[in-house]
Amino acid sequence: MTDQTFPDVDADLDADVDLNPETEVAIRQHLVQVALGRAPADTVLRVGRLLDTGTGLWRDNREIVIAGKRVAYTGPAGSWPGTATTRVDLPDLSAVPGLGEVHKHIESSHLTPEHEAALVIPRGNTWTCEASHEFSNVNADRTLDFWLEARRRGSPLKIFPLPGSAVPPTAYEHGGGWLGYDAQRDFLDASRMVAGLDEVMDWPGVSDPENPSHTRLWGMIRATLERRAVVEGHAAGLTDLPTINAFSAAGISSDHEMWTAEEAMDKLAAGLFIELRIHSLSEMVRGLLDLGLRDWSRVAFATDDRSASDTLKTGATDHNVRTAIAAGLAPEIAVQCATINPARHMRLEQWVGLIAPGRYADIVLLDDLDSFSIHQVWADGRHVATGTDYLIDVPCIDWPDWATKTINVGRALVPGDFRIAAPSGRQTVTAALLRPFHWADDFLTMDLPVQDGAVQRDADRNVTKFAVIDRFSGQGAVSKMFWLGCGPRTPDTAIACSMAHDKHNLWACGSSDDAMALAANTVADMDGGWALVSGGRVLATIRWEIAGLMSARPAEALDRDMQALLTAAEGIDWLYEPSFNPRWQPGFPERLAWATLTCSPWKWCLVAPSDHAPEGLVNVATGATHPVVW
Ligand code: HPA
Ligand SMILES: [Mn+2]
Repeated sequence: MTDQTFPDVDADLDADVDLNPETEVAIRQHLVQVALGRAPADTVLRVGRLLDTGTGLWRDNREIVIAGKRVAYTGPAGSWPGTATTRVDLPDLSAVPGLGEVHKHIESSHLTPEHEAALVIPRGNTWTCEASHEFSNVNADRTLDFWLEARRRGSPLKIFPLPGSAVPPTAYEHGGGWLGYDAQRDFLDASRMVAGLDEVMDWPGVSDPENPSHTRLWGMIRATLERRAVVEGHAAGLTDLPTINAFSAAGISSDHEMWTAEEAMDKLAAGLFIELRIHSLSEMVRGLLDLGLRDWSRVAFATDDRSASDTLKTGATDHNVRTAIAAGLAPEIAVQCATINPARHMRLEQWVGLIAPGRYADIVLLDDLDSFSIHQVWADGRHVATGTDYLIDVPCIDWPDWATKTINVGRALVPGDFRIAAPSGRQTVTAALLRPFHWADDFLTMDLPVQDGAVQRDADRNVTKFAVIDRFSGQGAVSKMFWLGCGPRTPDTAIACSMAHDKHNLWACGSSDDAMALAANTVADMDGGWALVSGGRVLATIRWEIAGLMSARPAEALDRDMQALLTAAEGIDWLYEPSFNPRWQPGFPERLAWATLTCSPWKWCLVAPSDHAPEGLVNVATGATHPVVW
């Protein structure tokens, strides 16, 4: 071989965190020389077999040649003509690509990105499309700074941010982030890690030109389509064919909210990419198989939301794959649904989704396929996990105030903030009531007693009080009303939390105004999280100091606090009534943090006070408002 000089590779091959063109070209020029055997590789990894996700076929006795963080070559063992620093032989293991999340809110792990990596990479998840409306609703301007920082410090989890379309979730929610055309254009131009636009959920806003969110939403869609990026969707309750077709015609490319296989088939036929979530995954897989789905390339699995505690218990993306295999999906197809299918959909297949040249050397090594048992994981070309042990250091990030000081109630709350006054001279009033996941066109009503001019709860009829506290403006505004079937029956007890999907104000629910004030103040004083109080005492807290949604600590430490809260909650008598959502269960109302959603198919909601809705009760589909008592 002649002594040739190679094209200058003058970029820092490790500076690929933004996939910027200079670095990307330099990396690929280098990979060309390695693949041809003209430049040395770092590692040659030999495996018993490798799943080619492009064909769905296993290739026996393969070698994977790694240079830097990328794959330079794959082929039969011994076929690469070059030399390498290190050789690793794993003849008993099966290699599949690093698993990807097409739609996940990492915020719902309640871990910051560097600790999320330590939790999910050992479970096979090496890349994640981050659906960022949660963090963006708290601090929109810092969306990319937050999601890319850990990678910039060497974390091997590739996070592809999708800034939130639901920022704000509806035109009737204020404070915190606000995103429109300019912001989305700037995000997409700032980093090639930005894959598109997070789930478009406000269908009334998209489809009704009179809706106050119409211009903002179409501005974000336009900025995304102009740059050939991906518009993700959320089409809960949109099941009739005209609406499904209109949803797809809008350029919204996916849905993860299907409830039946028939609905999924209709949405596939309308050109939507379908993303199956764990709580219905088994039935959906069986249903789609029964309906004869032959091409699964437009199907992926979406975690959407999974707490660190649940991930420690059941698994991460590997749990999704395992569940699909157990439901009868061929293991190879199940792996494709968590690798190349989402990668293609998100236009990322040049970097992830398959073990092939140019892509990141993210490799999951299985010791058993049917149970999807992971022996070890490689990411960015390094062996980073064995079993569930994460082998590399977690970057220590000293998150600045823009991430840690996001609870701005502006004052200490007092019991009077939660008092609901009756019109003068009344012994009873009619009250509007909601209950968790109340998707009906009308709110409920009930006559409630008045005492000392204040409308009273009625535990005997499962009626408690629920409040949303503005945590962004510093005005300390509080909206409150009566809810049915949730919260503590135990006297003088309350629960409060700074995760209130999707606007993430502060919510509190309790059997006394004193307890609600104590719980809400406790959450505000610790920069966010959960507080359970009773009899004037704080029984348990979980601190989420980052955006009031996450914590910068290991999953195991966070889980210990979660278990302590659940244990304390066992000592409380909780109200319960079945709701519109089959996932609403008796006991500690953890899912109350989801009951403040305002996306489709919600109608009447309680939001923080605004000029439009001073008491906070608003129909987010029509903009109608109503007093909470009359
Ligand atoms: N996850 C997170 N945010 C959401 C969801 C969800 O499932 N639905 C509406 N907003
Ligand atoms: Mn979602």
